[in-house]
Amino acid sequence: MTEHSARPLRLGTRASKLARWQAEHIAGRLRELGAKVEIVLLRTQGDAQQSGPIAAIGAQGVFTKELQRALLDCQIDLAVHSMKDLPTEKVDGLAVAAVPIREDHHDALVAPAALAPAPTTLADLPHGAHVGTGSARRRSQLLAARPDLKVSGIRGNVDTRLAKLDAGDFDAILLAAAGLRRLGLEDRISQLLPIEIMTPAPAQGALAIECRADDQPTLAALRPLEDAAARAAITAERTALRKLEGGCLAAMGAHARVDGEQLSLRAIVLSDDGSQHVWVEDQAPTYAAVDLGTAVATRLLDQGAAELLRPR
Ligand SMILES: NCc1[nH]cc(CCC(=O)O)c1CC(=O)O
Repeated sequence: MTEHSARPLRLGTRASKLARWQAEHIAGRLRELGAKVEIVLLRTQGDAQQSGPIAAIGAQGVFTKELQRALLDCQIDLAVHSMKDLPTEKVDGLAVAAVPIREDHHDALVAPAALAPAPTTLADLPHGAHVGTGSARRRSQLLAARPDLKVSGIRGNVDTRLAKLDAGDFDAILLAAAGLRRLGLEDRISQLLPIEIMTPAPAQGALAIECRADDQPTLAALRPLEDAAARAAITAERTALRKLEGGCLAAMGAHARVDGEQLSLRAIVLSDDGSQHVWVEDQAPTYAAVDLGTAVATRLLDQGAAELLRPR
């Protein structure tokens, strides 16, 4: 671990608070292992364009593309992504060198601060309550559980969304528990939604540490951060996503639970309004994560998932 003493590893990150927390977290772990790390702030298209629904920006990978370009241009040596924002399409010349231990995978129901500390659950929300989320996956599953709810879009980083909630724009919003925990905002979680009601996005709560595929010193420095269980789970989830070709904007959820050497994958695809859905759950050994993801996606397609995925 001392080969890097001459030159620090340049770790690229977006400027959002969550991205910077994630970058500092990984930099800290690498420094504990003896590496020198320098943080490089980069601006991405997803950050620059904070108004309008994210679907309107169009392309996948709005949060990750610029960091990948900086890697390929050798401006930085590694990038830390929220893996759920990383398109499943492989990028030539780059590798996900490490998948660290995963944070909480749940989606969280968040109520306005004025209502704290009384915890609000999905079942507690009054008839016709107004819930904010920009995600088709969250919207469809919310409506499947509570067709009476009024669901509308919300954008911006975690702080911006919480401010809109607290200003009275919504009765509740949904956020990834992982982001709230990382930002020290876990006291804002009113309810962790069970995965049977709200199956998370593929790889939610997981980080991807990416570097150039031929950069041996950086690959070696990142190796100790790898968590085999997290890698197996996200591999199964992302294989299913890729096979469904739903992309990050589809009403699709997937979650793999790791139990020793055993992997259990649950995946769901819903219609836009939540009135129709198909779901599948299956098991396999952790070494067969790719096969499990493929098998689950195939069964979803056999049950009509393709007709539910919105063409884009
Ligand atoms: N696309 C936004 C995004 N990307 C990653 C996270 C949270 C952290 C994670 O899921 O790993 C969030 C915010 C959210 O969904 O609430």
